[in-house]
Amino acid sequence: MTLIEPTSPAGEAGLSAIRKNPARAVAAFDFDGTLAPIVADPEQARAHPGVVPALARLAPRLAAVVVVTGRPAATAVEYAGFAGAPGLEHLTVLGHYGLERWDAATGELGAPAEHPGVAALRAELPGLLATAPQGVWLEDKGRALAVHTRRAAEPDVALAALDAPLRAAAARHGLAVEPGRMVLELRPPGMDKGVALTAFLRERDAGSVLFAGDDLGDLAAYDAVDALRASAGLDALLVCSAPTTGEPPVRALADRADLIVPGPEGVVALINALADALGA
Ligand SMILES: O=P(O)(O)OC[C@H]1O[C@H](O[C@H]2O[C@H](CO)[C@@H](O)[C@H](O)[C@H]2O)[C@H](O)[C@@H](O)[C@@H]1O
Repeated sequence: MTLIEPTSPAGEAGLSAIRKNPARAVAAFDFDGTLAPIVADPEQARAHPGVVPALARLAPRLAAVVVVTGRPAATAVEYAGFAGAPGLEHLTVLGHYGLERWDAATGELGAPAEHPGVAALRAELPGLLATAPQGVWLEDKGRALAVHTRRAAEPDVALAALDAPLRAAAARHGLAVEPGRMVLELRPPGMDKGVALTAFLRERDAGSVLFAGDDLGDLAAYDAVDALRASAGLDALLVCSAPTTGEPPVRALADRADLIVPGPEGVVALINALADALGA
């Protein structure tokens, strides 16, 4: 059996609260890099095969399980195989950093109207990327546009070169820039994983939370959890899913985590260990 061993007193308190009162605990997970291994082509990303069975064991023991992702909610649902999965009848997926919401209980997808800046930028981007290095790829996510450099010969160099022009273009159209692993995403402002997770925890009257993430976009959720620890006495276990691609972990996340696990495989082991501890 895998042991769960937080490296901080706050993390130990978080784990203890989840174990003592699972009916008031929420488990929240990022998708790419946390539930799904990082791959070169975002369209080929799929959840680790152990994710659905592990979450199906854990979910019935907790107040809620939620996936908080930069992906469109429907994409995360499809790539994870969540729809209709036994045991996950009450799963929620908050997509586009919380702009979208999918509930397994109803199968419905809720989302606001598209930000007009996205359509304007969509028209402009091909020109802007015409001189970008080979391998730079535009992911059209509908409500947001993500420029990926992972498949360029020098991904970091390409990302650095694109940073200023993409930030200027985003500003022209009232969009925010979300940096991530070899990606710069241009998306509507005003929502992030911290805002989304805080609202969800309030909705479920959570007494404790486990949040697992791997990338810069997850820092907002870390910030929100830390703020709730300080202001509302929320007990929490912050987990960092460390990359298994050879890339360094996001230091700002790893330095603040109560527990670091080796990628999606480690996250699956953690979920199963928690399920074991809760008698699932
Ligand atoms: O919030 P997340 O669930 O972590 O989504 C963030 C972004 O993830 C995806 O990009 C990342 O994963 C790709 C597939 O493994 C990888 O090729 C890329 O380098 C990573 O940045 C996704 O494509 C983006 O739309 C998400 O915003």
